[in-house]
Amino acid sequence: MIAYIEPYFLDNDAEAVSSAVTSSAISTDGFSESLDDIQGEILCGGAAADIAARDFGGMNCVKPLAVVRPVGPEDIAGAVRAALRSDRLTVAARGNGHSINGQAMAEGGLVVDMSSTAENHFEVGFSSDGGDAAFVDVSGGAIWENVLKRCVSEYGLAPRSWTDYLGLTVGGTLSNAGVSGQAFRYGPQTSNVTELDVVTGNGDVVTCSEVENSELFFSVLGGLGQFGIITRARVLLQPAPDMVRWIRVVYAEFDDFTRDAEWLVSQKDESSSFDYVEGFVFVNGDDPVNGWPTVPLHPDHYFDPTRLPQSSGSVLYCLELGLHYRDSDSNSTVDKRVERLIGRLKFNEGLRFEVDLSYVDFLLRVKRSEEIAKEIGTWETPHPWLNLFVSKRDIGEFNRTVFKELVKNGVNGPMLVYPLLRSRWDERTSVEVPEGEIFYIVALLRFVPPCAKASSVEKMVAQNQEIVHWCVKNGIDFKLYLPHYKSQEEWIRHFGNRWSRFVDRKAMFDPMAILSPGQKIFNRSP
Ligand SMILES: Cc1cc2nc3c(=O)[nH]c(=O)nc-3n(C[C@H](O)[C@H](O)[C@H](O)COP(=O)(O)OP(=O)(O)OC[C@H]3O[C@@H](n4cnc5c(N)ncnc54)[C@H](O)[C@@H]3O)c2cc1C
Repeated sequence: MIAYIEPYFLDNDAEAVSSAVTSSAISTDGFSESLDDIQGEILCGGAAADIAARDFGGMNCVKPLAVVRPVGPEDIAGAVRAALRSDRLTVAARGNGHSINGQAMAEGGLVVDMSSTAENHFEVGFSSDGGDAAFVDVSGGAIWENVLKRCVSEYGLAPRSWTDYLGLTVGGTLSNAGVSGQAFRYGPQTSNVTELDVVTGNGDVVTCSEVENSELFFSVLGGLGQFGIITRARVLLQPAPDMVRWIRVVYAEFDDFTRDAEWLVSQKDESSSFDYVEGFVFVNGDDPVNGWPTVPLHPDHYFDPTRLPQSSGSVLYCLELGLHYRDSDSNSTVDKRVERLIGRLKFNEGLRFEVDLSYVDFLLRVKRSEEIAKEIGTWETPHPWLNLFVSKRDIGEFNRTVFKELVKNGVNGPMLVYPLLRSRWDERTSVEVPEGEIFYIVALLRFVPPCAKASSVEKMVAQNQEIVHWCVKNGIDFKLYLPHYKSQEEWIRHFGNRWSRFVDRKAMFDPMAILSPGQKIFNRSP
């Protein structure tokens, strides 16, 4: 054990110590003895803050008591049991810290840095029930990019459902949902796992699935880290295609855009649609960050605004599509498949862009944006992002008020909007989505220039709040995705008639409210 808990007491403020551990640390019933069992590293003070005091959102700074870098589930269970023995200590799993609002933080508590376990599992197998469904067992702390690269290069297989950006952890996205342009077909990532190993808030290490400890399995999926820490996930795989034809087409009218997008995601026969369907809103102007230049896929492409109808409004819409194919498919075969599918879409003639790239490069397409953001300094600045699910019933109203008015000048980053199918989401999980079969994900991914004043970030946060308040006031059927609320009333509204199920699950799997305090749903029981 390398548990340097003592230096913490020397170089941290006394207030944090007294609020979190004093009584338990000096008690005889075992806080320090429990930590003695931990095989991995324990970091305190500045070293702990460096790892866990901030997140991608960059708007919160919360100091933990210590960061535990576990060797495996027993260490995580040890940290949870240590917290149970104290009267105030909490435990937060930290995936890659890509939350926006401090969800993976634990003020004065223990943060479990899941990256130390990232390589603990990687095993491909096939279901034993006579089917040939392939799966991979991966660590909760594994980064999706690494899962992709190993699955494809070693087995020619790949998970079916993704996020746009792959620098996220398996446990982190499964605690939310995990959504991208494949979700209309396969559901979110939470619909594509069949078994989990979980350390519960009771300190138990439990294997769960649809048939074994099923209540825990469904609680944890989309459970915002409230019921257990995922240490292993069994993720369904499919044969990886070699290539993707990546296409963007532009619409001046929202109704045309939604009609086509909904038609594509509703096709029952896979060959009647694309393999990837997303969309975004952009500003009708030449602004390089928010406007026409954000649409072309290649430096040789030119966005010709004369192709837009006179009636075009303040914003335009882009449908983004992907078609998988094999190296062995001839160009003409791929072209024919694309033309057959695209032929019925009502986008603006002349505003179509496409490139071919390898499947892995396609899935890693956001990495280039990350590199650029790092070069210009906007990866490190705050990210006051807003993610919502909005019902099909209300998306037209949302477009008129939010896209065409409130954010008509852009958000200095992508504004995603595309449809998903509720029937691909499992109601037994803890994720909340709107009513009705079709709903839209909306993501306002705001970037802040390095020289911006703090007040401009505050304005963006205020605009997010204005949008949420407008939705509530106008009876919009919506749910926050990657939700963030400050009061329990708001959480109760978020969960609606499933709040009591969420509370019951908490009582079962984390009765002392040890886990993921940064979500601010429950208070730690003394
Ligand atoms: C650039 C970027 C792009 C993104 N793109 C998408 C996208 O396309 N689609 C999408 O769905 N989301 C997207 N997200 C959001 C992403 O899903 C969330 O940030 C998510 O929280 C995963 O990040 P993480 O692995 O760093 O988890 P963290 O932020 O570290 O943790 C998130 C929550 O999960 C808990 N947690 C972490 N690990 C575990 C675990 N092993 N077991 C149980 N609980 C755990 C934490 O305590 C916390 O409450 C994006 C985020 C960023 C920053």
